Amino acid sequence: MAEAAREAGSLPVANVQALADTCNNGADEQVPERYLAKEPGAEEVVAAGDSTCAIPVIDLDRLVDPRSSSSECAKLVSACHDWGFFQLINHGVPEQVIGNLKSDVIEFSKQPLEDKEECAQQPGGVEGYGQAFVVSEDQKLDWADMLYILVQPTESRDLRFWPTRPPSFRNSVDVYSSEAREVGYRLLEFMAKGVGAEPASLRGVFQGQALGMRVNYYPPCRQAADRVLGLSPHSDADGLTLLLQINDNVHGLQVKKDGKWFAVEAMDGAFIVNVGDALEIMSNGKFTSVEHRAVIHPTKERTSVALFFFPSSDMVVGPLPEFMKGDQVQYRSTSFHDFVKQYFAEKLDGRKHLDRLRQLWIWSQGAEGYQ
Ligand SMILES: O=C(O)CCC(=O)C(=O)O
Ligand SMILES: [Fe+2]
Repeated sequence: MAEAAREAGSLPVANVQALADTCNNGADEQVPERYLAKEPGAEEVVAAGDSTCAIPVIDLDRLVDPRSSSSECAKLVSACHDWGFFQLINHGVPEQVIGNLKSDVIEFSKQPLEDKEECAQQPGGVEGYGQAFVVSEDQKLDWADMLYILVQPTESRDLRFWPTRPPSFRNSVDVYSSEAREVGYRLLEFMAKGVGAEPASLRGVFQGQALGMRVNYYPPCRQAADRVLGLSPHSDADGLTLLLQINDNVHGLQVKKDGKWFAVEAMDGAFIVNVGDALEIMSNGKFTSVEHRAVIHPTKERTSVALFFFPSSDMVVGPLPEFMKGDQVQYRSTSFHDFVKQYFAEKLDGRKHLDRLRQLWIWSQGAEGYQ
């Protein structure tokens, strides 16, 4: 992934935090048209709080405990299939490790723009501070700034893009990413086990591969919170994503299910975990990569930290034999490098790309006389 991600540069656009300061404080400042991406009320949103509509909660302690493991594994598998999302509690990453990351990330965003720009993205690259995935001049823009860095393994790090202020930032990210990586690996084992596959089959695909971290900073938008989007609808291209919401009680993530957006109320201290495109393919559709987006609060800022687990960029991503066990293949295999290129070309519409891979598989079978 490292190379593919590094090739997919983003066009430079204004810093949103600075723009938001102007728009939120100046009575006459209008939010530029390019950020008005959403028709209020055009799509149904199911509010958080109704527990029947909430994404499932999975307990890592229960996955590990032999007395509850199989029932929790079954719950995990249905969460990954039906929602593609769940919240993970009792994940074992020490509170202090999370607390240090949170305070350093908040400190970073409070610095003057010139200081943050010391880690600015370079033309043609995606790592660093800026905006991700701006691929055309007429594309609607997200109401967010991002800092994207490769965090694991240590050799993948490009320290030019790692903040030096606050001084503890680098250490906090180092410790957090190695702890959270272990949680991701364990989940991959239980996901495999839950569908009757060898636990190591999935872990082995991701172990030692690149882990990317993105800090998403969403400033408030007083004038047009219902018309801007913090992060446009997308699916994640990776295998698994572990998301940490930094501000308690400022929610913004919405997940698509049955044509509706479900607002997610992040539980304190929990990870929000989702299946990415590569894992949907590897699992032959047993797990689903689901569209999601982030909305904006009128008066409160919000920050989230996403950790992306990538397979090797030269891996040919296709349904894993361990996940097939007599099923029909559902997706055409593709190198992960090509997959990511296509993902950027589709402006992150991973679902479109996944559906095409399914279609390509069906056509290729048809050409060989398969019905
Ligand atoms: O901020 C959020 O809640 C969503 C972030 C996200 O989807 C991403 O970084 O890919
Ligand atoms: Fe995402």
